[in-house]
Amino acid sequence: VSGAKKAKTDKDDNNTNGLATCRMLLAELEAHQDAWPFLTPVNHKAVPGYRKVIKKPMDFSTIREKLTNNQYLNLETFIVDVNLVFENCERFNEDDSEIGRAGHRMRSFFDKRWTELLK
Ligand SMILES: Cn1cc(C(=O)NCCN2CCCC2)ccc1=O
Repeated sequence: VSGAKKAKTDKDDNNTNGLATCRMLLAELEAHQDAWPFLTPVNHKAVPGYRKVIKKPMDFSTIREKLTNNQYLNLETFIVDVNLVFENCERFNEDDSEIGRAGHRMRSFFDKRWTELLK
C-alpha cells in the first residue's frame, strides 16, 4: 500500500542510507599516502594551542569508531565529519606547510571520490 514504510533490513542492498559508500570512502581516505596527519586525534599535549583553537577536533580513527558504532545516519552526516577534519586542518596549519598541503591534497581527493560515487 502506498505510504507503507519499507522495513530496513541488512538485506537492504540498495545502499539506501549510503553506509556502504561511507565504508568505501573511509577505507580510501585511511589508505591515502597523505593521510598521516589525520589518522589519529591530534595530541593536544604535543601541539600547543590546538585545544584552544580547534573547538571540534575530528580525525579518521574517530570517524571509523563512529561508523562502527552506527553513529552516522547517512552519507551526509558522514561527509560533515570528514569535512571537519579538513576545515580544522586549514584553520590550524599554514597552506604552505607539510600538514597544510597534505590537508589540501586529501580534501581534493575526497571531493573527487564522493562526487564520482554519487554520480
Ligand atoms: C592534523 N594535524 C596533525 C598534527 C600532528 O602533529 N599530527 C601528528 C602526526 N604524527 C605522524 C606520526 C605520529 C604523529 C598537528 C596539527 C594538525 O592540524
